[in-house]
Amino acid sequence: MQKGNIGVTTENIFPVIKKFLYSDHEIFLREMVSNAVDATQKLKTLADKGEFKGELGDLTVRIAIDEAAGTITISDRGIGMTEEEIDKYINQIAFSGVNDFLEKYKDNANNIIGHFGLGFYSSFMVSKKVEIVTRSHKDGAKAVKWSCDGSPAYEIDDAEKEDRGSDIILYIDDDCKEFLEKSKIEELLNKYCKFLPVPVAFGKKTEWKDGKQVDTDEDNIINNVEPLWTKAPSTLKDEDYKSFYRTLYPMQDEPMFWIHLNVDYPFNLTGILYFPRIKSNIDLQRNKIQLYCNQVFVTDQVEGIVPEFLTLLHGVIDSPDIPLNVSRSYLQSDRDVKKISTYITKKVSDRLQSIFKEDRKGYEEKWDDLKLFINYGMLSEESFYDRAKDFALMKDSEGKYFTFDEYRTLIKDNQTDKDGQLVYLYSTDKEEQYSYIESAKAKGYSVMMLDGQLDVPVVSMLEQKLEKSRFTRVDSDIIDRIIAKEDIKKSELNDDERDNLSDVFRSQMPQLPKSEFYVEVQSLGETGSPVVITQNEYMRRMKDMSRFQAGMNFYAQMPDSYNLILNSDHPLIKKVVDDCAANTAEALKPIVSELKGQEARRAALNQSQGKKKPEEITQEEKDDLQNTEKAITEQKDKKKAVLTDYAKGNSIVHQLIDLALLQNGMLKGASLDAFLKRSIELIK
Ligand SMILES: Nc1ncnc2c1ncn2[C@@H]1O[C@H](COP(=O)(O)OP(=O)(O)OP(=O)(O)O)[C@@H](O)[C@H]1O
Repeated sequence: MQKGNIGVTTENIFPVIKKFLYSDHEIFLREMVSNAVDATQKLKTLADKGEFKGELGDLTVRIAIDEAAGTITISDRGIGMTEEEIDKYINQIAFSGVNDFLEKYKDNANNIIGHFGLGFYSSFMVSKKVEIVTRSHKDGAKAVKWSCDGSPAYEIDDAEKEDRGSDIILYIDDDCKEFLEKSKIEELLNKYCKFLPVPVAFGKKTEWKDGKQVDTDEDNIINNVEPLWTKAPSTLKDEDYKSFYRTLYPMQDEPMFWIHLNVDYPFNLTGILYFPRIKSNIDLQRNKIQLYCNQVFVTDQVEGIVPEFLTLLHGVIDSPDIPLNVSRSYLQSDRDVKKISTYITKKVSDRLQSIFKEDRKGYEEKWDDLKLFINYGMLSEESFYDRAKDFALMKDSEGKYFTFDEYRTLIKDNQTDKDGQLVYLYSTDKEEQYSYIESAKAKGYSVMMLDGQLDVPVVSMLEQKLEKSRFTRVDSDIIDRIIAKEDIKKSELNDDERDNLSDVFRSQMPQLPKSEFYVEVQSLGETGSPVVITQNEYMRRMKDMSRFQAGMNFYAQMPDSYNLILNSDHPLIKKVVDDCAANTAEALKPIVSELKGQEARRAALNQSQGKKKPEEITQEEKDDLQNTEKAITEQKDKKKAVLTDYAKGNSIVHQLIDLALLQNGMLKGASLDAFLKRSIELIK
């Protein structure tokens, strides 16, 4: 018997490891099983090379729980270890690894990420004692038993073992008893070992006999040794991919399409990425890609390894070349990881491009489910935008699809304004903005539908990318001003008429919560609507953007700002102007004449005082100006009162305001009720 001390300086290292890796105790099983698989693969390689001449036999790796003894045993029939090898690989190398590990992380325990390749060591996270009973595959090798109780002391002794290979026996700690439960081990095997390349058996298959569940002779193999991504794409059918997808994500809808990744230079990577239908909420889709290293599950958190937008995809990536025992911030700057990320991005865009080219119709049908993914990609990865701009689509209000170039060609001649800017008209809601879309279409313009979750930032991005182009929502102004072709005709009304008309309508606008209305008079032609509500593009967009970007809270607080545009060419508006003049002229006459007088006085005072230096102006003169101002305000208020009084009784004014509000879905509550009653009165 040999006794020794493992070359560890820290007195008792295991409690430290346990504490550090508390949350990830479960990876011990992955590490033990993959060591057993490695040992088996090594033996197969030796046999292939003719260096091992014995019978390979059954190579199944077995996992057994002995509840009474409180142990889990992982057994393999792989290469096994001689006493020297134990000394070299377990005592020296493995344990010196722990030193490095502690050295690296002693100041920064938080840096330890779950999938640090702790290897054999991780067994001590859950065990009070670990034994290795092993016999090397080499001719005449003797079986040895190594054991260690968690202090840096180990024992090594002769042992009885018929068969080659290793049994790793873990004496599970009292505070880790959960790992002695069958269901827990099943869960872990299913998570980490589902696709290991060597059969892994956990107990026997069971069957129902005489009302009881009993073991059969057949091994309960928990893994698929040849998962789909390891096979040659040419041998696979669509159904194979779909059924593999179902085994990975039993609850998900069928994927739209997939990419089989397969590279061996300059790095090794295989995998299958699936495009799920992404309907509306991108956050629900994340963390579905599983990362494997030689068929061992590592993580489903792949940020840092693939560009963020690709985390919306599903599937598996398997690469031995992704350095997993480093922190995430390191991963992002690692050159190999960057290459992998670039490769995957390129593959994804190539695939989309080829589907687009080969089956435009099918691609268009999938567009609505694909759009969020592609938009996200274009917004977050410049290199993806450069490719995606050729197969990203724009949809018009008729449901027709165009590439960016096609759409530009479509609207170029008709939708360029007098300043040479190309105006892209869009709608975010076909129903709500129906009449605005109609008036744009009446001009022969095309309106795009931008109603997706990311369309607000996409519009800003496109405005930066596309030259001399502007995006404007159809209801942001009257169409002739959105795409101004020539200077707009001035209203025929004189200043007084215009002011009075504005006052009449303004006085009757209902107070809407968080909304602000500016009243404007415009000449929109006899056939145009009498009253139109528009919403300023800039303000609306700033508010929309504030939902996506921090630091724009200021805009989020602002009220919505609308314009109420009165069409001075419309017969009904003309009627209001004439009727107002007829009914208020008498009352307004003295007020207006007084107002004009005061205004003239103010102008004169301003002029004379303007010539003097401030210190030369007397108190008397100052008071005079102030009193004049006051008188003006007074007269204006009087005038407003007369107009308001008049407007109150004018059902055309009320009806026109309400119709405009109704058109925008803003007529609600008491105002809606009043409108309905008034309408019925009018019909009577
Ligand atoms: N079941 C086994 N059969 C034969 N050799 C084993 C077995 N388990 C461990 N070993 C030997 O012990 C060594 C150390 O194992 P450990 O798991 O700590 O590191 P590793 O497998 O080399 O690397 P990793 O950190 O990726 O797990 C292995 O390289 C191997 O030589």
